[in-house]
Amino acid sequence: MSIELINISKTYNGSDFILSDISVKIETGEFFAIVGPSGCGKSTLLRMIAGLIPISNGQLKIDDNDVTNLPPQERALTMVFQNYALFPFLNVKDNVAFGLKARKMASSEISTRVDHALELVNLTDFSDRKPGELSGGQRQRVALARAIASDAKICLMDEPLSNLDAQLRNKMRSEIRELQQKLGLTLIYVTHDQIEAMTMADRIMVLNNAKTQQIDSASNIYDTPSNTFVASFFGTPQMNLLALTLKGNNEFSDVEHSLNFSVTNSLKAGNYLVGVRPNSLSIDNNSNKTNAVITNIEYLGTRSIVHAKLDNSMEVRIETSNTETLSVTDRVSVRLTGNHYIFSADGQRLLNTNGGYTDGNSSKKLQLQHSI
Ligand SMILES: Nc1ncnc2c1ncn2[C@@H]1O[C@H](COP(=O)(O)OP(=O)(O)OP(=O)(O)O)[C@@H](O)[C@H]1O
Repeated sequence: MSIELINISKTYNGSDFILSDISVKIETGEFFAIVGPSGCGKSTLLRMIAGLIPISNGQLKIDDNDVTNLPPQERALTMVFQNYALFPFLNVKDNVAFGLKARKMASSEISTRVDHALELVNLTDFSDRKPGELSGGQRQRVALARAIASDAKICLMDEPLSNLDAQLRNKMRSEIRELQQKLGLTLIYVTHDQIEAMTMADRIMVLNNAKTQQIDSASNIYDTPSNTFVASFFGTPQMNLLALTLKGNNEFSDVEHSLNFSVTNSLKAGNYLVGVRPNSLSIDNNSNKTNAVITNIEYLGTRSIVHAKLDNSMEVRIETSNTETLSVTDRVSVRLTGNHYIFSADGQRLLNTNGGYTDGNSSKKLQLQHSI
């Protein structure tokens, strides 16, 4: 079943919009993640889709039918909450059966569905236990089993893994993804964790400041972020954003002590933000043309994140597999070796390049000077 959000907004007092003009069509069988920082309105959006809170403006369609004003039970969807919402006094089996009993389903049908759902999440042997006798991951699976037993084709999940430790979260990520594919569910998954969204979802909606920032696949969001918010939110370690002033008539050249930037299109003189991912920079402590000093090294086993201060005072993070020969206070040469992105001063992406500037006729150079 598909879900379509058409210009949906939410306000609690009629003026301050918590969400503004959100539109997207989520296709049947799609795993769709909603991502953004705390308080950006992810849960509010999910709850409006579920019918738990009213939509202030706009329209919601499920399979092309307008459900904007329908109560939750008439929307043919199920929801898994962050706290699992299990009844502590009911055993696993009865927790899973609860919603089905409320729907006055025949007991033989309930039994078949509950057994099937518990089998799918590997909890058959735990069906007589109470939630208090289960681990966090097992409780999470009970909540999943309840969603599966309902047989709804749409499942909404609100940060379902945030109470689990890192290892279990990893495991549950792939279990949820497998189940979603096996059952052909249309799944909307709210998380503030960019890695969770990137590893699980077919498409991701990035929310910030009440607005959609980008809707795209994980790889497009990473490779072509629409603005500096998306660029900084996705990718670990974070993208370096350098405030630069472009001067001259399409002149582009190295500025002494800076990185070597080049662009493929001409840009007007003015202020820009240049984005460089830490793995697009190289670091060398054997060069006699140094331009930076190492201020900190985060050792991560097979790689290190090196923090360096360029001679123009800008600070950059560099990802390197050189984990042995570098030390804090070393003078080094930092060079651009991969893609970079050019954003307007207000953060919208203008260009991303892999080097080689041309203005169409010649290989004139653009002069970049640092604004700070
Ligand atoms: N009943 C309400 N009245 C007024 N404001 C509300 C109400 N409920 C939520 N808000 C506000 O709406 C905004 C969005 O809240 P929401 O819970 O959707 O954010 P979120 O992105 O899910 O955050 P988190 O990741 O922290 O759970 C917040 O600023 C919150 O304070």
